[in-house]
Amino acid sequence: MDKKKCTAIILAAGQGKRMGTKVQKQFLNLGGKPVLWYALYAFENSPVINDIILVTGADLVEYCQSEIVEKYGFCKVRSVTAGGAERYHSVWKGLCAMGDKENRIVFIHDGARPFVDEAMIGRAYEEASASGACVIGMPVKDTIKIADENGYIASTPKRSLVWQIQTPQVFDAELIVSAYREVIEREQELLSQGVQITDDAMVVEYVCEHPVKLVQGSYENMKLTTPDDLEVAEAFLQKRL
Ligand SMILES: Nc1ccn([C@@H]2O[C@H](COP(=O)(O)OP(=O)(O)OP(=O)(O)O)[C@@H](O)[C@H]2O)c(=O)n1
Ligand SMILES: C[C@](O)(CO)[C@H](O)COP(=O)(O)O
Repeated sequence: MDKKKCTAIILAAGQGKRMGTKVQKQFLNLGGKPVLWYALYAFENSPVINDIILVTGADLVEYCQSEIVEKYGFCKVRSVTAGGAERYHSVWKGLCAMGDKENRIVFIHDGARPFVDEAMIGRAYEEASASGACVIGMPVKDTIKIADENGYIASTPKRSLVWQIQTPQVFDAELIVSAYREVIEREQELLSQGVQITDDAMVVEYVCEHPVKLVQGSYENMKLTTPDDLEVAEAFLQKRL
């Protein structure tokens, strides 16, 4: 069977409120390059990826075009697009910028997750080509408790079945566009039910029965979220050099 075309949507439109820095975390310096550079580099150099859509803040589109895409020569970036208020709005903007969905696979990846690598991208491609939907993640190492509303333990899930979820999250393009379209149309109803949409697999889980396979990532495939993550990322980077 012919290889499907692969588009990577790299998300860099967040405000980084939990990081609390003046410069958004995806543009902070990590080993002499912006954090965002690392994810772009991995997808640019992956043989399975055909093109990249970079989603950033409306006021940062020109900056990203000149200071990231052109400066570092990321030739696969075909569009720098303005994102939205929440992560899922930014994903939707990226999907709308993608165009032709037929025979295509979409990789959705956090620009604040620098240590994605070629092997991971390859594993996700194989799985998404076969089954249409997968997310990268790792089995948890700690015991996990589900709390009740009052802060007491309500239950303890079987640890071997609990995974921490990372990105990329990878889907057949027609499947993810139609799932996102429905969620965006039903947004007010979902919000009024208290639903928080924090990843892409959830969007598929909400609107259709399509199974989403878990594919092994790595414990180093961390997202920069709070200030202490910067030190951890520096340490991981040193290991790679
Ligand atoms: N409206 C948004 C929100 C998030 N993201 C991106 O989605 C990824 C994961 O989101 P998260 O860690 O939550 O980033 P922020 O929203 O920036 O962080 P915070 O919630 O602390 O403000 C990041 O690469 C971020 O830039 C985005 O493109 N658009
Ligand atoms: C998509 C994600 O990176 C998977 O771990 C994560 O859910 C992003 O959500 P956050 O709540 O904004 O950190």
